[in-house]
Amino acid sequence: MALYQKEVEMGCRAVRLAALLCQTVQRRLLAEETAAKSDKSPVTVADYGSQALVSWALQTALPPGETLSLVAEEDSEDLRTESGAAMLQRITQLVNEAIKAEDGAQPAPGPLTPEDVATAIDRGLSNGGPLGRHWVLDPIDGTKGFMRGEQYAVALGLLDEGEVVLGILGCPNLPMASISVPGGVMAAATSGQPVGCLFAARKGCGATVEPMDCSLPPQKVSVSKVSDPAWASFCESYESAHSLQDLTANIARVLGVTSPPVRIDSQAKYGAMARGDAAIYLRFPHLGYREKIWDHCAGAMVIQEAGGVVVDAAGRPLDFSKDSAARGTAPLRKLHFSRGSDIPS
Ligand SMILES: Nc1ncnc2c1ncn2[C@@H]1O[C@H](COP(=O)(O)O)[C@@H](OP(=O)(O)O)[C@H]1O
Ligand SMILES: [Mg+2]
Repeated sequence: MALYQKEVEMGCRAVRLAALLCQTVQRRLLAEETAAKSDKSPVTVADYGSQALVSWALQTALPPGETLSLVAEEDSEDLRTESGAAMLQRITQLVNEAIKAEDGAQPAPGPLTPEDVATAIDRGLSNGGPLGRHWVLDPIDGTKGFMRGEQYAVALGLLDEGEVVLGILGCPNLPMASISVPGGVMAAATSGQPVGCLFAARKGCGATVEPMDCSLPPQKVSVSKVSDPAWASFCESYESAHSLQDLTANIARVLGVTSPPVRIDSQAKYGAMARGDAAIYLRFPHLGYREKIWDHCAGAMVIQEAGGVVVDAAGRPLDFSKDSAARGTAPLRKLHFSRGSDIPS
C-alpha cells in the first residue's frame, strides 16, 4: 500500500464522522430562537464531540496495542466537574448517534460511555514534537463561523518525524462549486453542485477534493495559475479581530489586486485556495496573538500539495515540529509555532 494511504483513509473517515456531528449540532443551533444563539454551549458541545469522534475513530483504526498521539484543542477537565456532567452526557449521546448514523451499527462492544468519550477527548493532550507520529486536530476551526451558520472546518493533519505528511479538511458548508463568482458562497451553494467539501493531501501525492456526501469521486485540485496580481483575488479572515484588514487592504493595493477580498471563516480558506478560488491568503494577527499549530497544519498541507506555498510574514516556512513542553512555554495547552517560524504580529 502507498505510503500514508491507510492513514488518509483513517483520517478521512474520522473527519467525516466528526463533520456529521457538527452538522447535526449546527442545524439545531440555527433552528433555535435568536436569543439562544448568544449561548456558546452548542459550539462547545460540537467541539468536544468532534474531538471525541476523531480520536475514537483514529484509535480504533490503529493495530491493537498502538496508542494514538493526538495534539488537539480540547481536554475533558471541565466535563469531569459536577457542572460539566450534563454536557458530557449530551456529547456522549451525539457521539453515539454519529457512529450509528455512519453505518447503522453501534460500535462493538456497545455504545460509548461518558467515560469513554472523556478518555477519547483527552487523547488530544499529546505535546507533539519532532519525533514519532502525531495527529494534529482542530475539532472545529472557525467557531465564530459555526455560530453564524457559515464556514467552519474539521482540520486534521499528521506529523511524522516533525514533518507534515497528511492534511485533511472537512468543510461541511463550503460548496463544491467555486466561490469566486458574483454572489460568492451563496451563489455557489445554489449552483446545483453539492455543498460540503472534503480536501485530502498526502505528501508528494497532490491534493484532492470530493463532496462530503461522497456523491462524486475525489478530483485533483491545483492552486490558481494567475501570476499577475492585478488578476488575483485574495482571501482573509471574516473576523477583523483575527487579522489586520487595513494592512491586508494596503498590501493588496500595492500588489495591484483589484478584486475585493473573499472573507470566509476557518481553514475552508485553504481549501478554497487549493482549487484556485483565490490566489492569495493574507493573515496578520493583531499584536500579541500567537498562532496554534492546529489552525494551519492541515490547511498548509492541502495548499502545498495543490502546488502553493505557505510562509510566515518573513517568507519562512511554518514549523509544526516543536514540542510545547520542550519549548517551556506555559500553559502547556498553548502550543505554538517555534519562535523562528512565528507569524509576526
Ligand atoms: N485574535 C485572534 N487573532 C488571530 N487569530 C485568532 C484570534 N482569535 C482566534 N483566532 C484563531 O482564528 C481561528 C479562526 O480562523 P479564521 O479567522 O481564519 O476564521 C480560530 O480558530 P477556532 O475557531 O478553532 O478557535 C482561532 O484559533
Ligand atoms: Mg482553530
